[in-house]
Amino acid sequence: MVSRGEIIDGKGMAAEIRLELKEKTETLVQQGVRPGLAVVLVGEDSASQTYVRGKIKACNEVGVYSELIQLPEDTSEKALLARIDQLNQDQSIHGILVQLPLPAQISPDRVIAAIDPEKDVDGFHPIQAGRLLTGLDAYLPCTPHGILRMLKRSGIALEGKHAVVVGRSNIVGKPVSLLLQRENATVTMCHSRTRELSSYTRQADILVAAVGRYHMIGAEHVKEGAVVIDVGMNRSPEGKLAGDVDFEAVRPLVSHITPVPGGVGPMTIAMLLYNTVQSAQRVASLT
Ligand SMILES: Nc1nc(=O)c2c([nH]1)NC[C@@H]1CN(c3ccc(C(=O)N[C@@H](CCC(=O)O)C(=O)O)cc3)C=[N+]21
Repeated sequence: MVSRGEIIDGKGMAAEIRLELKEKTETLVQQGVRPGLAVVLVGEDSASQTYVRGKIKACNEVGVYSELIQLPEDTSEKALLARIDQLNQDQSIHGILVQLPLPAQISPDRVIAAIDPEKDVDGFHPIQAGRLLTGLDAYLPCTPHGILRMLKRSGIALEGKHAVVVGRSNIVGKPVSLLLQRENATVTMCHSRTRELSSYTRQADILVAAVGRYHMIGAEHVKEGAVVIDVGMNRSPEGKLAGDVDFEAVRPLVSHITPVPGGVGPMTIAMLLYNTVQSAQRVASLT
């Protein structure tokens, strides 16, 4: 394979997907169902506020109804669970997203479990995670789903390839490894306690970095001609948004690489809308 450092344009692909979803949404509206997403934000975290704004903006663009529910930092778990129950009952809402992380007095596990699994457009509920694990139809977690879409749209074949995933979170590492296996890749999982990390990552045809540490992956971690997917959302010492991969050092060695910003992030939001439209489609087909 020729190494050419091609940048995978997540931002552009996400815009294309939003256009497709806009058409689907218009059809659903004609059938009497406007897809609706509730985004719940507890507290004042400034990064969370930025991400949530991006989600609402994308809803507006696609024609999806959105409701932003902002609750104070000192909201009790009980109050949040009661609000989720209202949203579970609300016919105008097809997707519920509770922005993570939550303040310390609230258990994210209990909150996720309280969301109606049919409205869990994040794909975080144990029912959805179990469906994915066992190969049933499920809402796919947005970041892993976005990664698979980017690989497909870039024409990257996965069958028989060695994919190495660095990071084992429920949100990214674990589900992306399942999706890659489903596409017949051979998957190796690495994490913070892995010894000799580069001895694994250097074997990767597809390297997924989902650690959350600035410049964790450098030139010494990649094989020539590899495909590198950067899931990191960190701040550089200069305060700029940056991934887990040292982009400038790695790009010349690899065949494809995703940038931060403009890579995985916009695709995550596009897949959130995709799941919300799917949820509305399910409701429309029942009526
Ligand atoms: N329940 C829940 N679901 C989530 O999906 C979820 C969450 N909680 N908590 C936080 C993380 C983070 N996340 C991002 C999504 C898009 C961008 C994104 O679009 N980033 C732009 C840049 C945005 C900027 O300029 O700051 C980019 O990469 O180009 C970033 C981060 C979703 N998350």
